[in-house]
Amino acid sequence: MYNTEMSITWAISIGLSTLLAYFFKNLYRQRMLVKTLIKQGLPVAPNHNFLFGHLLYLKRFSDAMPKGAHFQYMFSDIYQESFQDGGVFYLDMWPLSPLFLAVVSPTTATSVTQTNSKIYARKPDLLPKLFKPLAGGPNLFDMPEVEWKPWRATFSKCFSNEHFMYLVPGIVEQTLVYCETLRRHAEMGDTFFLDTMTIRFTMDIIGKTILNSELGAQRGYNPLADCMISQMRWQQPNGDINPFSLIHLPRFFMQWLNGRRMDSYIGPELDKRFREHRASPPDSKKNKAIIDLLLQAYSPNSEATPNQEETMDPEFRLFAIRQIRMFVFAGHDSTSSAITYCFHLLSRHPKALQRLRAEHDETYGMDISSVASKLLANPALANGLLYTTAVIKEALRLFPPASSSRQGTTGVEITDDRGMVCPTEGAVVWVNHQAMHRAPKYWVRPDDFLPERWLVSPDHELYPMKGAWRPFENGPRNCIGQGLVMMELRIVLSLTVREFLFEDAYEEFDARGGRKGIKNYKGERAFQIDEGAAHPAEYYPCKVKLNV
Ligand code: HEM
Repeated sequence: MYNTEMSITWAISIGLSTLLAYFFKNLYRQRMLVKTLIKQGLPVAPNHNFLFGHLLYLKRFSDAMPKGAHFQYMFSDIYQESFQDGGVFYLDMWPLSPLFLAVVSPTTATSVTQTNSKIYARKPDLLPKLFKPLAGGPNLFDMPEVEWKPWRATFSKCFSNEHFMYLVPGIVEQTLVYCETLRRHAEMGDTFFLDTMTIRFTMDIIGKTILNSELGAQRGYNPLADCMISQMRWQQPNGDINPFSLIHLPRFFMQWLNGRRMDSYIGPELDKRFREHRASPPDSKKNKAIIDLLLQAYSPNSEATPNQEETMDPEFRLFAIRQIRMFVFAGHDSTSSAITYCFHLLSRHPKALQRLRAEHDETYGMDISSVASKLLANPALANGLLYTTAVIKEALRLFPPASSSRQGTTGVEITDDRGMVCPTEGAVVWVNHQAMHRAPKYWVRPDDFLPERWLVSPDHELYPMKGAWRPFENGPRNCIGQGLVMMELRIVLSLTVREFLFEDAYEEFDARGGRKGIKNYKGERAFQIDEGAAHPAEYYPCKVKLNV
């Protein structure tokens, strides 16, 4: 008995010592790497500490921010405080995350995502872990370059301008449901969470685009929509810089359960469509929903006769489910945030709202109830809305819902605005859209909402600098859905801004015990939080009135 206890104690001691030795070896290696970068005079964030890296330094920034604010703001503040000249800097948060190499300079960002072929398609090694709960496994967003390329080409067919015209009726139909709900809120005069409501709306739109089916998320429960929404709520906020998300049992369980439920929804839908495709191949011109493209790619030259029983290869079936889950996530999440911020900014800028409405009066006529039928008759009508497009671009500049990152590697170096050459090996190279879009070095009046900057001629001081606006990122791995987003937003604004007036209800929310402590980031109460995409804090409590 005594001997057994001794053996267990020894085994635990040896195990712990090995773990500690492993930890300290990696700590030493990581910190020495950063020390070398400092010695070479490279742009490393100040106050680096051998034990804590930059974690103590970061605390100063995070303490000055509202709880839960998106971690991109910390990087933005560090940039503003110390790195405006070069626009690139290293930050060491090990063991919370790998070394970060933050890029704020548009010129450097262009080299990372557009011109350097050794890195432009190389997603970070940590990305699959972050995406696993959402997609269930490897997907277009996080795939290595070789597998990604042919699939990108396949899925691009869903995102051609020609195909968008087939999507317009579905978008209009769902926007009318969204308007009905807004009207009900206007009648009741209640406070509701606009972002939460908008998430269900964009979920319905993406259901059409991806599955070519009605999810009905705006009207009630849908297993796919609700499990995906729950999955995002269960995501560890700021997970990119926090590995402890894995050590949270309820989260682990809920994400596993949601994943199973989503798979159980998509799987049978896929099987049904597969049988339909086998029985009579659909018109490939019109049927370009992601699910159809997957099935067309699966057996384009199959010799099976139409009525022959055939089942899908289980491996391909799983692959297809993962792609669909990823598209459902990527296709609704950022878009809902963009819509909410458009309404937020317009509520704060009555002159811009007035000009927007005037453009819609001119394009659609004064009868607002006829907009839907006009769009259905001529789906391209919204494309001519120049000021509307400028409003959307400006909202995406001020509140970019996403950002972009690549895996640094041996032999790949990037150059900052001062000409400093920075090695990327072992680092996550992170193009921080939020910091770039608000940088005084690249934008005139960066914090002001000025849609007109998108309409002025190149000699005007407001004319945007080339490459400094990248909410969808640029380069071969840019956002595949950006054309759809712009069209969706133009249609949504066309059907709403002349009928409704939004007003945020943060004051009421806070008075009822909502948020304690620091409430604003740089004076903005609707600051961004990390929840999948960057969403407005507390999901934007607001009231809506009819514009009578
Ligand atoms: C306002 C809305 C949106 C924003 C701001 C946004 C932004 C982004 C960004 C920044 C990336 C990363 C690009 C890179 O790393 O180079 C991305 C990738 C991606 N987005 Fe979007 N996105 C939006 C909406 C959509 C929609 C509606 C869809 C699909 C229907 C979509 C599908 C994707 C996919 C599949 C990728 C990965 C592309 C690849 O690696 O080839 N996104 N998006």
